[in-house]
Amino acid sequence: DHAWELQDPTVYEERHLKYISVLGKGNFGSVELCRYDPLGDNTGELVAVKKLQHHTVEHVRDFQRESRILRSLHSDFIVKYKGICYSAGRRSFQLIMEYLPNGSLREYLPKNQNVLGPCHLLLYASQICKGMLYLGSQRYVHRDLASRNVLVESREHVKIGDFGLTKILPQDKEYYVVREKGESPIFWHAPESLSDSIYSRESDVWSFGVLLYELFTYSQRSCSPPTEYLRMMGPHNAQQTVCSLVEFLRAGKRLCTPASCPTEVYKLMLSCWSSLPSERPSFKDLELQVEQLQESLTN
Ligand SMILES: COc1ccc(-c2cccc3nc(Nc4ccc(N5CCN(C)CC5)cc4)nn23)cc1
Repeated sequence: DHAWELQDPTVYEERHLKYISVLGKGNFGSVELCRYDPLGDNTGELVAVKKLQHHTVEHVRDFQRESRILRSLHSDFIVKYKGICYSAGRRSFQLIMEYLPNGSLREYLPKNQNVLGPCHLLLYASQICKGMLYLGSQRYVHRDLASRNVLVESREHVKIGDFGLTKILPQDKEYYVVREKGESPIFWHAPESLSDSIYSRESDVWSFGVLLYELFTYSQRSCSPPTEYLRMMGPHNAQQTVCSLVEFLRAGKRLCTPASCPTEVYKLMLSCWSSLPSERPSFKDLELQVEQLQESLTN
């Protein structure tokens, strides 16, 4: 079967995978830039390689699930799966993906603030909606939608780029209750996720609202969601941040509108932050409303 595997273009050989640099560190793994160079003449293609760091049995199982999910996704707005590389002898493997040279939206926005107007920001919002609409149609809940997990193909094209926390909805339920909390990014989470660990396509919509906020603040650290929430919540016991945040949200308080953000866009964010999941727009609604805003801003 070794010969068969060598014919399979989705099986990469570790000996041809040349390490270049670290692209980022995720929840339990890291993503590296490598060149897959079987000819050994540096003409091979650049790839993004996700690997587990200190892998426990659970982490390997979660990583296998993540790889299976990514392999099953086919959308222009989701990073492309290329294959896997079995590490020689070791229990784990590496996930090979297409490499997007412009990095994450979180780094790209502040660096390109002066050349990105509202029409570009709404184009990114529209593309993320399309990716999330597709993801939801496959019964996946992302659980970690944020500008750090959106990758930039070009100034006109972004893709959802990390599925480390993605879960598959069970057949009989439209929501998922997670047991392990992990270091979840609480300032992107919906109230029901914070208080009851309930995740759904509606909680992904809440996170999309926070991502809209990140887009229109150009992901500047000075007014990032964590910075702003902590400023508005005021001094509190560090162990009680989640409770203080739930209290803050339950009182109907929300992130303020970003500077020079169109009123219509802030209204869209607020609709994503409805307390009741059922009152939040769907990604289909959002795709249509973002496209209407794009037209109104260009005409
Ligand atoms: C959580 O961290 C990551 C890091 C990379 C990826 C990933 C997955 C699948 C494809 C892919 N392409 C790129 N490109 C990329 C390019 C540049 C950078 N730099 C990060 C460090 N900066 C100082 C320079 C740009 C990061 C990622 N990253 N990337 C996903 C999550």
